[in-house]
Amino acid sequence: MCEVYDKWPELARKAFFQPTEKIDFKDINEIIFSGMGGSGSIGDGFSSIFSKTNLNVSTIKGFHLPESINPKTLVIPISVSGNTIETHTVLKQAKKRGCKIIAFSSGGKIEKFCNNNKIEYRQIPIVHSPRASFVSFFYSILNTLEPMIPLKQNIILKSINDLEQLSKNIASHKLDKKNKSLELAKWINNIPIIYYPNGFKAAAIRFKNSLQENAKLHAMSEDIIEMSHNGIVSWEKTSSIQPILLEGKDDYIKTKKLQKIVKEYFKKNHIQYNVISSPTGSILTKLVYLIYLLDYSSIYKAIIEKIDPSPVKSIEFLKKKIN
Ligand SMILES: O=P(O)(O)OC[C@H]1O[C@@H](O)[C@@H](O)[C@@H](O)[C@@H]1O
Repeated sequence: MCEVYDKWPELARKAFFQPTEKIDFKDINEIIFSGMGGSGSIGDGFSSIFSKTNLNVSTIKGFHLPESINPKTLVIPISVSGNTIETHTVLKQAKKRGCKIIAFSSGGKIEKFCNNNKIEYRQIPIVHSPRASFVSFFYSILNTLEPMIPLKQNIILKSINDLEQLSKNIASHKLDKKNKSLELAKWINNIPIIYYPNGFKAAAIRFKNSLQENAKLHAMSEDIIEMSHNGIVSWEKTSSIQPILLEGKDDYIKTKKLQKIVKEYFKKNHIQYNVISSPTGSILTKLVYLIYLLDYSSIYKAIIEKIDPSPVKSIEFLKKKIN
């Protein structure tokens, strides 16, 4: 799996410059992404990017579209395999309800349904597995939807350059003390809980999923602002759970204050925590930086534990039963 991750910056660049028919949907008031697991993280990432526009943007991870959808809703189903039952079901509902649609997959039932129903569709090749295909899918979708994306092209290119720079520190040919992903993987020796600020939900949930699928480890994630109203109380009891705080150098001032207080609280109560900071820059740079660093960490954690990160036998068991 490391070989694919070592190529992420290259795959991102290739996906963004791949010739594609770009699209600009007019007269829409809402965008709903639909996808599970890694494809759901793509939706979460786009939700953060679009949060700076006047569109309502959300991600559905499940079978149901909300009742409020209408022909001005743009539904974007994403499934790397193209066969995930939840995403396929949402696509069928969106068609029935007369929504605008563009779907992305490597083929499968989603491609077939779109072709049979003349629905806008783009095929993107799978790279290793749905979760390892993240960067190819993310930048291919950015490429296709570029006219609608509230980011200038130079900002998108900067995020790819930043991935290249990060790769020099965390890739698998550089397993020394400066490798931030490896150091985090070595630090994790119990169940981690990932606390995230506004905008970083995609990175936190993605890290939780990657630890679960790659390292076969229980993991949790929680919004730090919400945690300050409930989750913080659970630390009154001794626990072996390990807090990891995701932070951005330009987080909202009140969030920064809260992060500082939470860290003080942990120190006072002798709770060991870890902080992973994103660089300054666009929300795109911040998210892909964190996802790259943290995905590697989940793979290194698997390798440290002598676990093969690739197979996900339990998911296959469930899929066979539900499909
Ligand atoms: O992107 P698709 O193929 O719909 O998969 C969505 C998710 O399905 C799960 O069962 C796993 O395989 C995840 O790694 C994957 O991200």
